[in-house]
Amino acid sequence: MQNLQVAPVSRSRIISHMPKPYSPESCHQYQTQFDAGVRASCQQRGAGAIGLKMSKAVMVGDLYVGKTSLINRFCKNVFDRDYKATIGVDFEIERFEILGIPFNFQIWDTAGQEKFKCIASAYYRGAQVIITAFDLGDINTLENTRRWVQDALKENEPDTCSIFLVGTKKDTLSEAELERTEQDAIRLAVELQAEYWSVSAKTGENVKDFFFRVASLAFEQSMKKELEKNLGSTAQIGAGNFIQLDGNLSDKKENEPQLNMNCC
Ligand SMILES: Nc1nc2c(ncn2[C@@H]2O[C@H](COP(=O)(O)OP(=O)(O)OP(=O)(O)O)[C@@H](O)[C@H]2O)c(=O)[nH]1
Ligand SMILES: [Mg+2]
Repeated sequence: MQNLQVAPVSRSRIISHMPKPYSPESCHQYQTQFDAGVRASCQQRGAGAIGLKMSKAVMVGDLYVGKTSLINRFCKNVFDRDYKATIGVDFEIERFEILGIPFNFQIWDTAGQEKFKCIASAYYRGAQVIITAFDLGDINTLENTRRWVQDALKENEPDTCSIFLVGTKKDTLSEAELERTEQDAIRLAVELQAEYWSVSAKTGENVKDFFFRVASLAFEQSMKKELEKNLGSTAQIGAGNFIQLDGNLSDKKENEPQLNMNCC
């Protein structure tokens, strides 16, 4: 019988402490530690866990704001100056180990162009995280994040999604410009109950910190849900949104809706 082995998680994707938010004012819930119940549950399971958890994030926002560039900087450590519009959707899976538990984080990249919206919106469903991006140098794109968030929320059950508002292309602004825009962005983040970050895919500034924070909060959220389900006892390995380790990652699109290029 074939013995399928899963490669260990890269050392650069191991998280043992809750990453800090961008700033205390910029986050919906200020927390600098993992929930005590979650920590205890992870410790009990230890390295002998036979399953791994996963969560889904969708990245939305106007065309050209830099969604794909941000994902590519984090997942592949590359930056492309040339614009190649995303057609419909694309996605990456990042493998983390958080508090000793394997965690697969799906990051779905969607097209900002209006003509692809109906393709992309089919993939909003089942997201635990909505990341809405805007260009720090283009205030209209900040205004539009409201609508992007509403559209993504519509496809999900109430109170099941964490929201992140991320300003991109930080390298293109002076300190003074950044400060002005961030005041508006933080105001909107409070309104949307979102956590705010500003990043640069070009220089890489804050990119890793941002995704580590997003993945950690998503992991914590899904562990808490699991614990609530199993009230009074520890979370059950193999239940809920765990997936089996012997699955093949190349089958990753199997359960997602298929692209329909004729729908627009
Ligand atoms: N200076 C600078 N340029 C950036 C940055 N991020 C993205 N860009 C540029 O902005 C343009 C658009 O980036 P994309 O990542 O393709 O934008 P997108 O939001 O994915 O666009 P759609 O797929 O059409 O929705 C590209 O030319 C990038 O090189 C950044 O941090 N700094
Ligand atoms: Mg794109």
